[in-house]
Amino acid sequence: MSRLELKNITKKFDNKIILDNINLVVEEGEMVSLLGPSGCGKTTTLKIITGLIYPDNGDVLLNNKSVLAVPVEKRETVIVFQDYLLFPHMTVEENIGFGLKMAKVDKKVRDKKVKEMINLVRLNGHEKKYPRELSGGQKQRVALARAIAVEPKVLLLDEPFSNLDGRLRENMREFVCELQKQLKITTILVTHDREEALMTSDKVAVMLEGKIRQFGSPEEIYKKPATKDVADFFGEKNYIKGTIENNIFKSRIGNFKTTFNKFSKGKAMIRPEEIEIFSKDVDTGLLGKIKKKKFAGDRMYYNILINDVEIKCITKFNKNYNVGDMVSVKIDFNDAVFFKEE
Ligand SMILES: Nc1ncnc2c1ncn2[C@@H]1O[C@H](COP(=O)(O)OP(=O)(O)OP(=O)(O)O)[C@@H](O)[C@H]1O
Repeated sequence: MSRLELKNITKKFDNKIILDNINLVVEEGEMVSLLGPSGCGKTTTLKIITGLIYPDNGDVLLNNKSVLAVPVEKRETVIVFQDYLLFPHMTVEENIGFGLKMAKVDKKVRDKKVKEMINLVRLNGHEKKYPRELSGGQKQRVALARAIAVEPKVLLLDEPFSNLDGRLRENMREFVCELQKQLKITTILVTHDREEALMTSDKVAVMLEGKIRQFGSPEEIYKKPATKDVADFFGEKNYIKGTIENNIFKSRIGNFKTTFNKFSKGKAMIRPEEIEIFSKDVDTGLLGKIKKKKFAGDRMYYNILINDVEIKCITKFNKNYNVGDMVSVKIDFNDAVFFKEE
């Protein structure tokens, strides 16, 4: 177990800044997601942590000590890549024991550890199989077992679920989370999947264009995005233009009370699931007309016009209104995030 810290990490490739002053702390036993779109620098960050790439500036600290001078094989940080990189000519148990063999661990100790790992990742009965005889989920468990077998201080998972589909993806996600909590291993999970980051992690670092734009709990990141970029990255939202004076948000859809009073002009961001709709005889003080509706199984998506302003709203499937219906709308601006006009 270990505390990992990245301090002012900068990296350029071909004179282009890829990582721009990255600061990040992963406390002992924590699971942190590094979340961002393709090409924002996530894998490069992991490679710098393990020593596969050297940063141009900054430092990597393990338990408050710089490890930049420690070579890859001695750094005690391991990456599990998305394509698993198993050795095709080795069996499951040989793959899992590979790191221990390289570290010249005694055969008896090694065999015991491999057995322990096979049990841990539930691969009993598959010990003598070759990677080509395994399913995607099984291959991933071999890769995970191989990484954990060497008892690394830090586990780095690079898009570990991206090659898996649907149910298997969810099962593996849950499995990895439970394993991480059981072993209390300091872990960074790289992903571009927002829901995955929110569901699996103690904290989420949102990375955009080589910078960490926000670092916080999943709830903070989702509900209180620090910048518009972060808010935009997290899917559906409404921006409502307006001004704030004496804790009143004034907009084209009406005036609302808010605890916020820090800007005069800007936009309020409200998530569609935070907007409630009722039949028009319920008095919320705000009426709207259903412009569009989409059925999505367990949810309904509505676009509602309030004084010509289009508002997106997500409700439970049983709130069934028709296009053209007038509905009462409830928006709590105390839940809103306000962004100043740039
Ligand atoms: N060795 C390299 N030489 C030159 N450019 C590189 C090198 N490695 C990465 N890059 C560039 O750095 C940028 C960040 O790459 P990186 O692999 O870290 O992104 P990522 O966020 O992990 O993306 P993805 O989710 O697609 O894997 C990309 O524009 C990539 O082309």
